[in-house]
Amino acid sequence: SLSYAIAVSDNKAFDSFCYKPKREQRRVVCACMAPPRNVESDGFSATKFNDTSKSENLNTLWDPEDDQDVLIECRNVYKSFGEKHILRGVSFKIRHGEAVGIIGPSGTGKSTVLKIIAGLLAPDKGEVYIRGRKRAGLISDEEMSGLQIGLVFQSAALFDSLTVRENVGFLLYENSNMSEDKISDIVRENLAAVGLKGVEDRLPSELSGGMKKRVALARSIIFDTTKESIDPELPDKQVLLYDEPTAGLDPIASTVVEDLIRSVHIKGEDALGKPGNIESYVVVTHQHSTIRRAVDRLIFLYEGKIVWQGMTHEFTTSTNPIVQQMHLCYLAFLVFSTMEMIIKRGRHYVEIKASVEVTIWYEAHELVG
Ligand SMILES: Nc1ncnc2c1ncn2[C@@H]1O[C@H](COP(=O)(O)OP(=O)(O)OP(=O)(O)O)[C@@H](O)[C@H]1O
Repeated sequence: SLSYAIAVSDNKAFDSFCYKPKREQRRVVCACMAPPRNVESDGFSATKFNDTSKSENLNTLWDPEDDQDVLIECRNVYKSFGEKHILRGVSFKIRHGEAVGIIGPSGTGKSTVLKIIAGLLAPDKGEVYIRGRKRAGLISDEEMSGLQIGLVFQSAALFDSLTVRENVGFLLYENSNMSEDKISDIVRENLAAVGLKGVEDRLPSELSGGMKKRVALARSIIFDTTKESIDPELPDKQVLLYDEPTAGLDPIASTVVEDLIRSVHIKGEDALGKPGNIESYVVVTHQHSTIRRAVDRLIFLYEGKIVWQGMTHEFTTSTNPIVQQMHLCYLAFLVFSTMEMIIKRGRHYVEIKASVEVTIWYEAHELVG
């Protein structure tokens, strides 16, 4: 059987996924076979920026022999666009249950990594393994099962002419044999899971920016329960990739989305109190709050290479100069955006943000001495 995942695209790539009637449309499929049990591994080969990053290399954090729980692996991936060499040997693994952030300066290839993982772009060199099986070509070339990969891009990328119900249930309306009533029920449940009620008949233009992001999230966690896994012992798993999910939101709306990302994870609990279905997720972000709230482990991309990776709390204490610089930038950005909000919203906002700011200033002080 097949597993399908809608890759919800950003505006740049949106045209290629424009809604077309069923059958005419090119299906975006993420489908991967259950893996062989004994996947060969070369361990975690993070590119070291300099000697100081050695102690922070994840080689020390887990046993490279134990790869049973690896869902996605990029091995020595290269990608260029014309003369621009964007990714230059990127290797990492995403394991069962992980919440991983990819950070780094603009244009360093973070979104490109997500698109390669999702199978929307093929690497020029290097391999992508999905549950231990090497992916050949793009997502739509494969007809296998095992992992649903959903992609939630920066803009919510909802279909403007479709209602919230049609947007959220899109995958099921197009690809499943479920009745309309059943799909409606699932849509209502998924919207409730992200804290939205009674918006099914609205058009995207009738929603706020934060609500649109929630609808996009509800769409990405929809699951076709009528499809069976090829291997009952290895049931299909869901991984979500978020590209800047909090971009454009104010700090409070960002917090809501960050908590939702956590809540649909298997370690979380959704708005209905049920554990989420998302096995692991990867978040590309520029926002410090998203790093702090929604991510456990960080991968730092710089000039097309991984220069540092470690647990989120280690980010603040890293001795790697590039990481320190980046950390300071995040803090400065946060302080300025907070000041901007204070000016816009007045004293009430100051009270809400006071404790957050104290932490920021404390961290900045620690960092620069
Ligand atoms: N399809 C494409 N064709 C040509 N160039 C591309 C394409 N996709 C990305 N690029 C270029 O590759 C570089 C990396 O893009 P990418 O979006 O991956 O960076 P990023 O790290 O996510 O940046 P940001 O943080 O600003 O979103 C950019 O210079 C971008 O212009």
